[in-house]
Amino acid sequence: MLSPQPSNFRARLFMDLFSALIIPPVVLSLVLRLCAIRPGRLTPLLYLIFILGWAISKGAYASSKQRRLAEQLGARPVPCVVGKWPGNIDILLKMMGSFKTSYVLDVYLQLFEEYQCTTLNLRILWGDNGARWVAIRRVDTWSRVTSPALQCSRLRDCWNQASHSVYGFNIHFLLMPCVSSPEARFDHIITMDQEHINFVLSTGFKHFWRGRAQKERMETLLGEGIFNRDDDIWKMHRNTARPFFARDRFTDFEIFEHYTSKTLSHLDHTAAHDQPCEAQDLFSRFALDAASEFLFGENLDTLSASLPEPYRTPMGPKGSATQDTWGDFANAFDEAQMNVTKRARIGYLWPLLELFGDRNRPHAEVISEWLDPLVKKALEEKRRFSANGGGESGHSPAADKTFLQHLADSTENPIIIRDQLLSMLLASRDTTACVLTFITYMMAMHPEIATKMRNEVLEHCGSHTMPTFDQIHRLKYIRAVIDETLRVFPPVPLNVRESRSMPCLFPPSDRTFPDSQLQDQSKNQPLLMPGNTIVTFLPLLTQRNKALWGEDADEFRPERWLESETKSKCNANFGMFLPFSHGPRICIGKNYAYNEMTFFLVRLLQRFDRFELALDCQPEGSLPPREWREEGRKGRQRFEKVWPSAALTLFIKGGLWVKFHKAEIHSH
Ligand code: HEM
Repeated sequence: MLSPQPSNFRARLFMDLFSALIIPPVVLSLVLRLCAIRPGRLTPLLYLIFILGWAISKGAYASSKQRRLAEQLGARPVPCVVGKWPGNIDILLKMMGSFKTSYVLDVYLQLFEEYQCTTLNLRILWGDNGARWVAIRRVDTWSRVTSPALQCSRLRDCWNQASHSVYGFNIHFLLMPCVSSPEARFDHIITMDQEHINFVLSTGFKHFWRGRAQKERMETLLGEGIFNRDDDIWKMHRNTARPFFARDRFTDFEIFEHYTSKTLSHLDHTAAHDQPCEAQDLFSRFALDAASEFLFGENLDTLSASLPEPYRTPMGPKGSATQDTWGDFANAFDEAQMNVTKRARIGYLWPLLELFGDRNRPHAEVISEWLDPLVKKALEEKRRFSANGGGESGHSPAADKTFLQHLADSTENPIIIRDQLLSMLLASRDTTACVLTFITYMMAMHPEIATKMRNEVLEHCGSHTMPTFDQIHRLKYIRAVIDETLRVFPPVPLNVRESRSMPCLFPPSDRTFPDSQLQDQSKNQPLLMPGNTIVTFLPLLTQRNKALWGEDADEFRPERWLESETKSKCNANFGMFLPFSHGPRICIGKNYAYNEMTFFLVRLLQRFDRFELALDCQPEGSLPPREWREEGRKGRQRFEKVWPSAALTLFIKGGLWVKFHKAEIHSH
């Protein structure tokens, strides 16, 4: 049984800085002494230049090593961003500035367009080569169960040899900076290339894991949950969860009906008073309450707590910030996600900003206060039942058990259970709410689409009755709207993996930029993906790529999903449409989500027929900046009325205030 590893990011940072800022001066001072040179007043300058030169030459050495390796393998290195300042610091600063004001993921798109390629190496700040040694120590326990590849690697052997304690002090700490090799974590690859994304997620799955850097960022929030683990723990979570998402569990829509009806009664109320409602917040509550009942048999009952009020409720970290205990939970959940995103943007130096405290710790504590009672109850039930001679948890037969009870049967560790609960809530709340929010936004922007959807609902399901499984599966246009929303606004717009210790080869690029300067021969070459390297992939950009989707890729056009060409293209190129990911880690909740979203839309459209954006209610600072409309701007930013933004999932900044108008219902 694993106990959670405390996030040791400060020690890792210390070693990185030690390696970058202390070793070079020590070497220089030895050289100066040996040569009996006294630079006098120039000493500080000399040391500064030496530190910089050390970093640059390590980078140059790693580059040339990579080029040689690529040549040997008949590949080419991933093209590199070339900034004006050493370590591409200017690029980092520009990106950090742009993240605040630019359209979602536009920062990356601009780089791809500038370099005319779909996979790029950012190579910022010479990487964090010291990190892996500390990280190996920290993941030592993880790796016993999580990373067979790491276990048998050269790094691991070095580690074992070096792990002897001298006078109670681990010699490893002394060795780390001296032996770290410059190629480790030197690069950061970004890609919107459908071939490369498909390789990372599916065909080359074994070469990647979620990785150390991501675990470090997410440890306090997601801990031992499925999104933060690899190999054996991940498999254990997946095997426990999978049976709950089998197709035959969704034929009965009682749970969806219960929470849909609660949600719609809020909308009835606001419609009766001609008031707008904050749809993103409401849909998050709906998704959370339904998932908590489905998975844990417990209703978190967030739909009963107070809702955001127009013009009054301030902006929270993502959407609205309501001021009650549910609000505290939602804010903690959102704040922690925003902080994880910030850490990812800053890169391996993020602990510098959190030297005196892990900013996610207080949020994790608020979240635990909500989840711990559930965990405690499940474990107590299990113990009570075993004490009565009943075997595992107190609910038989096995088919009737909730996911939480199954989890409690598989482990006694409350932290693993709590972390997995949180992962499931995150997986089900923010994604489903995101799709329903953007569909509402699109129905408001394109009333003709809403009318078409409603007509289909009335034709197949009538205007009152609860739809059956068969009926909702006949709604082709609604499905097309959902898929188009998942394409244009994927709830997971970007994602991260790390290559394991051995380098591997990306297949040739997807030819999005056929006019690039490369020789024809190079275009067909694979690309070298270095070992221990972060790769950020960007499904939102792939799914809006004109080379794959045609000139109207930025437009919201559900009809494309009714054309047979689209489906056959997607079936032939899995990488071009990946809202639920692909390969061994494909979303477990895909069917649940399609059923839930379709069910909800049917019930919504039976009662409401017009959706009107209430932009005047959007909190200050949440509307798109004026420069998005400037001449020469590309993509959707020119016509977006709200501000799509990305943390771990996509959301609308400040939420989405909408007036829902009731349809006149004629009884038949
Ligand atoms: C529209 C709704 C949804 C979308 C777009 C979506 C998307 C995704 C994506 C992209 C991943 C891969 C994440 C990664 O590998 O880093 C994922 C994984 C996962 N999703 Fe979903 N999801 C949705 C709904 C749900 C729901 C409702 C549940 C459960 C109630 C769920 C449970 C999971 C789980 C447990 C994983 C982890 C799988 C693994 O790592 O093996 N998802 N989802």
